[in-house]
Amino acid sequence: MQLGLYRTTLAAALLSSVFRGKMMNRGFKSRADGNSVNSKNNLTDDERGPPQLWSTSKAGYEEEFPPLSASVTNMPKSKRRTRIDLGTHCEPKSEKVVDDIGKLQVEASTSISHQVQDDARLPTSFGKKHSPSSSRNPRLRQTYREHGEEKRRSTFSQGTAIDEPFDVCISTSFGKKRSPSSSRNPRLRQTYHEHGEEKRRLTYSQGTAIDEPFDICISEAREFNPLTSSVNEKNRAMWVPKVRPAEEIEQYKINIEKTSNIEDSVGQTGQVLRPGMVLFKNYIPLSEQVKIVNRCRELGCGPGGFYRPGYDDGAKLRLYMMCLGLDWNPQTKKYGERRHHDNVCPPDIPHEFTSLVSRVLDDSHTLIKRDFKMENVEDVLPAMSPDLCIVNFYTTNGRLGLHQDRDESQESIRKGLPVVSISIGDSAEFLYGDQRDVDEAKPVSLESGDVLVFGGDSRLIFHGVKTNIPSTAPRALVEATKLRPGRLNLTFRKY
Ligand SMILES: O=C(O)CCC(=O)C(=O)O
Ligand SMILES: [Fe+2]
Repeated sequence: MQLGLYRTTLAAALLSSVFRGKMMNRGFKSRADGNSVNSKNNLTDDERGPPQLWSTSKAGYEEEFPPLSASVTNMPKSKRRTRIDLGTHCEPKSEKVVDDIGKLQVEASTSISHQVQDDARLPTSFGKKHSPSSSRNPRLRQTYREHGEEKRRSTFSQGTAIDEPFDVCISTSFGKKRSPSSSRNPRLRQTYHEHGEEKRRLTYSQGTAIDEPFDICISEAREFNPLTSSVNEKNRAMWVPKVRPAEEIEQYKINIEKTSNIEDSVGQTGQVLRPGMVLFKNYIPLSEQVKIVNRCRELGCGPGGFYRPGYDDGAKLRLYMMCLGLDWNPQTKKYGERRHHDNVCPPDIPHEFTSLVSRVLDDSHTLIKRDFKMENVEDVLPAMSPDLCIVNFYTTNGRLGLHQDRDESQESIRKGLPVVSISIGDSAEFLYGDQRDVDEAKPVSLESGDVLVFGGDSRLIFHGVKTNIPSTAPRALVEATKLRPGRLNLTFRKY
């Protein structure tokens, strides 16, 4: 009996020690996991190593991670995104636009099932504005999901449509793939936040994953210093010296001087490519290009600034985008007053941009009148006063497939109200044609300071950017602005 009791006690002690050991292992393991999650967030760019690429499910897109911009952290706090920024009201747009957009959204939400067949990328939130609370409240989100189709449900279960798609370009995990499970698992996400700054936590609480906007310029702090730079940084710095030779800059200056006689300069720099389509070479003086870059940088680093649009399946556009005036959502292809992913209103179009557009259109009319001896030039190219602008920044391997700009109002398209496109920075090979056919499309080089207008009968031409030509930005522009290697393009339109 005693022996039996002794055996039982011994067995219990043994079992308990094994069990304790297991528990300790588990405890240790969970601490180790926690550390590994947190320590990654504390790494510098160099420690993380070169940016990682990962494949996306959509062919033709490729991930690219430019360097984390130290300049963002160097920027005055007032220019950075804050909770207050995110919660601001939009200035009311003209009543008509608001009204049209409202209708558009109703249409969009009622036609969702057809649209889903057309485009498998559309999220459940297609065409609807999320109330910020519904996007933050998991219960409401689920209710929303319960009404979706299975396919859309699975899209949501990837944690994308509301929470995730845009974080990789600018977050603390910049240049590094965040484990999908950590971004989907609320607990891990919270662990991540607990180690972030207050600002980042606030940004997340808005239901987005965007920490900071993308800076199109490289700050002084990132300039090449051979004594301290890593190989990565040296590579980046090498982009800057190989830019246009000084003679070309001189040519710019000569062209600027010639602008004293508008008709002459329009004749020299402008050509009508086809009815309603006008190209002006070297139209924008270098000093004005500098101002445009600086303005875009300033706006682009603030609320509603540059971000990298993505799709629910994880694919990303090969460019950074900022909208002015109205937001355009590349996924739903709709305009709205607030950005879908963070509920922020886009900044207004600066008035100096608007006056540049009206100068371009006046000069286009002068050119058409002169070349075609016509009186009513607006029949060929209607006048337009922009209420929105899409600003794209293409890094060196950026491009844009052939497409039509047809998401503006039916009235705008029907009247052929022109798109005015301004290029700054590296040159691009631009294609245009009547069909979505790269082989049939005509190429035209768009260089820094060039302006392209397409309206009237050319309003719905197919167009796209085949390639950027690296290191072709004017040296003086790069020196004055520290513009990153790449190309800035602004397209002004009327909704
Ligand atoms: O970058 C360009 O030149 C064209 C941009 C464009 O077509 C667009 O934003 O719709
Ligand atoms: Fe376009």
